[in-house]
Amino acid sequence: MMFGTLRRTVRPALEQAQLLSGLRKAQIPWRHKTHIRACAAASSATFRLHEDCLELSCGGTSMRFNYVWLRDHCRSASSYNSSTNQRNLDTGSIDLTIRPERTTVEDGQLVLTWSGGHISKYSLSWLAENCYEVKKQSTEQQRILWNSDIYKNANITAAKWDKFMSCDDELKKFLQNYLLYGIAFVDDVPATVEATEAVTQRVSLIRETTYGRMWCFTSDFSRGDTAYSQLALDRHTDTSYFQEPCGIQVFHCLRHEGTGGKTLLVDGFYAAEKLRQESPENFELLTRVPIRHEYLENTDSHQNRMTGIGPVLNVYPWNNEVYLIRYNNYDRSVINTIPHDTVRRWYVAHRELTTELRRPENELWIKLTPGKVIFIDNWRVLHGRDSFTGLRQLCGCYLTRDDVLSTAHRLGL
Ligand SMILES: C[N+](C)(C)CCCC[C@H](N)C(=O)O
Ligand SMILES: O=C(O)CCC(=O)C(=O)O
Ligand SMILES: [Fe+2]
Repeated sequence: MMFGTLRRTVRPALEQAQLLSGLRKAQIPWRHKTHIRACAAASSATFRLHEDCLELSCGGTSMRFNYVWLRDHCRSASSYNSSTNQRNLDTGSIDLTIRPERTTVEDGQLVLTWSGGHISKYSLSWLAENCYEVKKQSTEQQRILWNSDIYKNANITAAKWDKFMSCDDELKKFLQNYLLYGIAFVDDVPATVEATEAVTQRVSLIRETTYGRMWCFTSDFSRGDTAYSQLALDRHTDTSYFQEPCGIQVFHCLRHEGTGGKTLLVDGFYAAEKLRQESPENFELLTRVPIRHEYLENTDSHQNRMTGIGPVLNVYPWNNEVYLIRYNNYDRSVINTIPHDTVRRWYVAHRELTTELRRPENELWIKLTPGKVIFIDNWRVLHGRDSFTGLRQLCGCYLTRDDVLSTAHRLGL
C-alpha cells in the first residue's frame, strides 16, 4: 500500500478476527486463516532489546520491530499529522543505527525515548495490528470462494434499484456481497444507459477506456474484437492488456430478441486455490512467469495498441494471498520472456488451472435480462457468454478497484 495515497483507518485486528470467525467456514475451504491473538486487548507486554530490533511479547505473540521502523512510525504530532494521516517526519534524516535510550511499557503503550529526548508512544494494539508476524498470517480481504452450488446455496439477494439509489444500508449490503463473492446485482433498474450510469455512479467513479465511458455494444463488428460478434466467448478477464486491469465490469442487457447469450461466471480464486492445494509448484510458477497480453486494433475508426505485463496469478508476497488473476486466452500475446523448458512447465501449469476453471460445477450461468445490472470483480471472477442469435444489446462500463474499495471503506466495510 502506498503511503499517502491510502488514507483510511485500519480495521482493528480483533474486529477483523471476529469478522472472520463470523463467516461460515465450511464455505471457505481454502481461505487462509487469520491468527490474531488476544494481544490487541492486552494492556501489558514484556520486551527484549536485540541488536537491531525490539522484541515485544504480549498475549502469547512475539513481535519484532526494527528500530528505524519504530522511529519512522512514531505517531507524535511532530512526526505525524493525524488530521491528514500523513507522515511529517523526514525518513531520510533518521540515523540508521538508531536505538532507544529508554524503553518502558506503561498503560498499554510502548514508550521509547530516543537520544535527543524525543519520545515515541505506540499503543500495544496498534503494534499488534501492524506487525509483520500477524500480517503474514492474515488476509487483506476476506472472501467466500465459490463454485456454482456454494453461490446458489448462499441465496444472495440482489439490491433493488429504488432502495439502492437512496439508502446507504442497501449500498453497504451490496458492497459486502461484492467483496465476499466478487459479484453483486441490482434489480429493477430502468433499461437505459442513463439508469445504468446512475446505478454505477452510486458505487463509484466510472473508468473511461478506449471503449468509451459508458459503452453500449451489439454484434455489429463496430470494433475489432470478438465481443462485438455473436460468437460464444470462453471465460476470461477483461483488459488484461492494461498494466492495471479494470477492477470492475458492469453489464446491463438492455435488449435481447433471440436465443442463447447466457452469461458465464467462474470464481478464478476458487480455481486458483484448488491449484495451490493440488500442485503448489504449478501454482507458484503461474505467480512468477510474466505474461504479456495485447490489444491490437486497426480499423478505419479505431487504432489501439496496448500491452499489459504480469503473471496469471498475482499474490501478495508476505502472505501468498491471491489478489488478481489475468486470464484471457484471446488476448494473451507472445510468450518470449522465459526459456523453452520453463515454457513447457508453464503450459502444464496453465493447463491445470484451465482444467479447474472449466469444471462444470464451477460454472455459474445467468441470463442477463433488462433491469438486472451485474457488477463483476474483474480481478477475480471470469466472465464469458454463450453464442446467440438475434439482436442483443449490452451496456455497461468499467470501474477502478481503488475507487470501489474506497466507497466500501467509507461505509465501514
Ligand atoms: C466490454 N466491451 C465490449 C466494451 C469491451 C470488450 C473488450 C474485449 C477485450 N477482448 C477484453 O477482453 O478486454
Ligand atoms: O456479450 C457478453 O455477454 C460479454 C462479452 C464480453 O466478454 C465483454 O464485453 O467483455
Ligand atoms: Fe469480456
